[in-house]
Amino acid sequence: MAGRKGVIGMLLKNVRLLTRNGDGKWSTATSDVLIEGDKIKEIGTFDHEITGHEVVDGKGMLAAPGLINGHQHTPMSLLRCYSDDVPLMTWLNEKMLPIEMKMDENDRYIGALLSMAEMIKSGTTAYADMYIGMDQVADAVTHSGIRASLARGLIAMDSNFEGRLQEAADVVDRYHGAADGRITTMIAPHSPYMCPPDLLKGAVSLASEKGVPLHIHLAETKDEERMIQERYGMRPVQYLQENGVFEQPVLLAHGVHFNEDDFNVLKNIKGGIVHNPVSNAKLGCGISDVKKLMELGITVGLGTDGAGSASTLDLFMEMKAASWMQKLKYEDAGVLSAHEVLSMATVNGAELLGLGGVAGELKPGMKADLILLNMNQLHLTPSYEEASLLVYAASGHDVDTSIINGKMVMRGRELLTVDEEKLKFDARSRAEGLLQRLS
Ligand SMILES: CSC[C@H]1O[C@@H](n2cnc3c(O)ncnc32)[C@H](O)[C@@H]1O
Ligand SMILES: [Zn+2]
Repeated sequence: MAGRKGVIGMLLKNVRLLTRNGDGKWSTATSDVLIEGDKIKEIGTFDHEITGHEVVDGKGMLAAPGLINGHQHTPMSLLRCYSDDVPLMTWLNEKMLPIEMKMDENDRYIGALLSMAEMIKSGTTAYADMYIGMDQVADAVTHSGIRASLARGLIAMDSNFEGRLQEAADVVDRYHGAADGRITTMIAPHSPYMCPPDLLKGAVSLASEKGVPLHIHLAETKDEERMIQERYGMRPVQYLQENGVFEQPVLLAHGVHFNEDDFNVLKNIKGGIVHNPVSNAKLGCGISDVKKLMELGITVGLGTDGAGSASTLDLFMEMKAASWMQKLKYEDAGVLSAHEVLSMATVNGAELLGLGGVAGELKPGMKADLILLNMNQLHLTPSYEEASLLVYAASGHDVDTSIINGKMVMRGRELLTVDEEKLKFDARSRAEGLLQRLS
């Protein structure tokens, strides 16, 4: 990833550049892109000689904004396909939490790096994380070159959570702005059912004190609805509202089970929802009403959730699932178009990660976070509408090159920051050790 001596930037020549128009639709035109430092300096056609830049031949390549994964638990790659085909509460309480108690720092680092390598290889350039052990996750972010918003996940069913809030505050103090500004932070109470009122209130005042957003699971299952009703006599949305969560900007993961009262609250929040269709489908949670959320003007981004539930971290898969599931829900092919889904995975995700106007689109002055897709392939031929090809026909395997913060992190599908063979070896041996410790 280190810059070559005398090279001050990069010049991408003759790419098909994917840009978002004023009407929210995406279109393409052939162009050159000049990158200097961590930013896009200029976009246009440069006939004059530009010296001091590494020239990248973009012929046959589509340059798109890097995709943004709005909800992740990166160390959970180590738990990919460890438990499937069971409902969420069984999966979480009987399978994930017990094995997570056995994970050590090295497991978390390798799991996080594995997730980041997979995300970069499939076109993700920024993501939001909620987990324990953010020191190891931050190390993996620094190493891999990805952009991230990190938060210590907070779980407590008793009043013994002061130490955890302190850890969450430490993550903000230690890492906000770290890794050349690639890391930002949030405060992450896990969910209504894992957080008693005092923990939620503590998280809200910490987020307000530090000036960072909240990140929380919400309305993922009917079980959650029932539990919050039994414990507090209200719905999950009302429970968060009563404890001040919507006073802060908030990233709400899932948002599957809402009624009209919930929608009326949500349309006024700062922040929005991250839709995780593959995880929701695999865990049998239900289908979020993305169409309605968007009609209400709520920002909806896209996420994978951890590999422990979704099994794959490819946002191209999520884009397909999001669009297909809404079309099926409404029995209407016109719902959630390719253009809208692309916006969810880019500009909307950027807004929810606090990167609005900074990433998620390719414009001069914005961060140079972009991907080049090899469009010269059978399954991407012919080309009437490139936005449709990206959403309905392409996969993460079509991403050839990834540039994050102005640095090349993948070229010709080879990761430049991570030794893939060593990482696979390390991940397999960590998983074996973890299983041994569990038995
Ligand atoms: C306290 S760290 C995060 C915690 O969240 C668990 N988790 C991962 N995915 C989900 C999900 O979809 N719903 C609820 N909880 C989830 C993970 O296993 C960690 O324990
Ligand atoms: Zn999650």
